[in-house]
Amino acid sequence: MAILGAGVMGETLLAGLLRAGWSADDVVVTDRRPERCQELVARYGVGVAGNADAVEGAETVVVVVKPQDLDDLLDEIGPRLADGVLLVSLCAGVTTARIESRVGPGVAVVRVMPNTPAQVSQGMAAISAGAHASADDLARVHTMLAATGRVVTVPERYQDAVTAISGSGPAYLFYVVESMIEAGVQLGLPRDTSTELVVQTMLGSATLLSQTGGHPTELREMVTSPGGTTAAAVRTLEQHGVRAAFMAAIEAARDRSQLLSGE
Ligand SMILES: NC(=O)C1=CN([C@@H]2O[C@H](COP(=O)(O)OP(=O)(O)OC[C@H]3O[C@@H](n4cnc5c(N)ncnc54)[C@H](OP(=O)(O)O)[C@@H]3O)[C@@H](O)[C@H]2O)C=CC1
Ligand SMILES: O=C(O)[C@@H]1CCC=N1
Repeated sequence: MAILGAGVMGETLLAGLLRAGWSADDVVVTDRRPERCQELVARYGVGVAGNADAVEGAETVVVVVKPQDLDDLLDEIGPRLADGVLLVSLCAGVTTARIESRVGPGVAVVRVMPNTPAQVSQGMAAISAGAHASADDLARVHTMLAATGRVVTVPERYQDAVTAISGSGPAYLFYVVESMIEAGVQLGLPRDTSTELVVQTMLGSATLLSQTGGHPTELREMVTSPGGTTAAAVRTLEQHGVRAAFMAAIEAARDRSQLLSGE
């Protein structure tokens, strides 16, 4: 496997594969900065190469560069991709059709939207097959991403919405965490105490949701005593339009993903 672009998400995928038992000998990574490549050699013992050499003989090529850098990369590697190669794109917004237009018809393309909790094997990835990808190709990508967390297969038309929800989603939750920590400090709590309270509350709430399968409204109602503190807080959130702000923010992310497709 060749992983082209070893930034945040490229390294996340690499580390997940190695944790899942892939051999470092079976993976080669590339990056624009040689010092970044050396960092990954030291950390994981993988091979590094230039893009052209890395795709030579690779069965699976994973592109993990910024969407704006993808066209240049495909121009470089496109002519070198042999028929039968599986090309996996983790790039937000970029459609399989756009990628297919830059590589040969014998190259199968699968689009993936991962997220950063993959760093702790708690990722959420959605995968979609391009025009020439078979069920077997999709299954290979499913297995690959399962090394980093959960995987769902979705029709490609959902990918912009997926990007806005689970791709960018960790950032919204960290934003909530930051806001709550600051509020705790504002109320006079020491910063480390506020941080511990908020992080464990986030983790506990996520675990409760996941383990009980309870509806979030029901779980929120369990916390909300009539005339109590939670009701006062939730009313204030509604008055400040927080629910509407989430809706608008997620629509903005979806729109941005559509724009990044460059089509
Ligand atoms: N971060 C996230 O949470 C998520 C990211 N993604 C997607 O993953 C992709 C990568 O994102 P992320 O890892 O955050 O970005 P990074 O900028 O951290 O990583 C991209 C890396 O690719 C390198 N690069 C750029 N062009 C080339 C090239 N031609 N050949 C080799 N390496 C190259 C960059 O080098 P340089 O630093 O010099 O630019 C950089 O190190 C994006 O398309 C993004 O949409 C998807 C889901 C979640
Ligand atoms: O912000 C971005 O564009 C990327 C895609 C999803 C998460 N990070």
